[in-house]
Amino acid sequence: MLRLDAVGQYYGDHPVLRDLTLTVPDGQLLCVVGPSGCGKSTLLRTVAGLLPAREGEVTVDDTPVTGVPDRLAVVFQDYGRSLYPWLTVRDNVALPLRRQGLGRTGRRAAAERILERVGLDGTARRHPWQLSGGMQQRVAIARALVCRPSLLLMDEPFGSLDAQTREDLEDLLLEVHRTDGTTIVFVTHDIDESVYVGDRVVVLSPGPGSRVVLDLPVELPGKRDQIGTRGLPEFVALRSAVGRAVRGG
Ligand SMILES: Nc1ncnc2c1ncn2[C@@H]1O[C@H](COP(=O)(O)OP(=O)(O)OP(=O)(O)O)[C@@H](O)[C@H]1O
Repeated sequence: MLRLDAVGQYYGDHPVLRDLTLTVPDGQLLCVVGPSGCGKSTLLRTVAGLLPAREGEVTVDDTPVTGVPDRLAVVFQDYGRSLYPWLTVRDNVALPLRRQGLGRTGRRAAAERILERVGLDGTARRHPWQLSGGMQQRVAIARALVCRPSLLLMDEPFGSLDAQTREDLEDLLLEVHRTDGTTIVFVTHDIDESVYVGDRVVVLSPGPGSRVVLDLPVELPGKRDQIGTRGLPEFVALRSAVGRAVRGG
């Protein structure tokens, strides 16, 4: 379980997050939305242990976060910069396994299995720059999943992709979440996306000193699909509630 208890975060004297308390149960896919600059990325950096909480405490499974937690993976928007261009796709994906002491053959086999899972079989020997943006982001997702993280942080991961690719990757994320039960904190600007992928949506207020202004469970009937789910009256009502909260209504 991830817990933020009265977390305050600053850059110098500039307050970004104030008194932020949030509990994310195991296996939940939590979406965080809010106006630009309100501190969503700062929140993720704090959870990732990259930025120590100035006030309050962050814990993962009751252990205070004082550095990067074990079994944590992060996917950023900027896939172009997160992959190593001189490594093959397979070696990019296998990289985190080095720390686990797995031999080269084992690492490559694990990378190929996960590449197949994200729909990238046949690309193992290519280099990231030989792939489309959507495929590169799939590589970044594969690399995040290869160590079977218990906590996955995603910062606007589909923000720079075209609409069709974005929908495909949203569905891939839902499939991974359903199968692995990974706890996911997913930051997005896109209100529709937050309701489509989330089990729960949290809206942050505009800064400085953002706090949670809406905490909404997403209860939608049936298995989600891009056309049917987005047309449901329940979906439209949730989207309106999140939209109003983001706009301060
Ligand atoms: N390294 C930094 N040093 C100083 N100020 C920063 C730094 N990173 C972010 N900020 C400021 O902190 C505030 C929150 O930034 P953050 O990137 O967390 O917001 P965000 O909600 O993720 O924004 P966006 O939605 O535009 O990506 C902003 O005012 C930003 O200018």
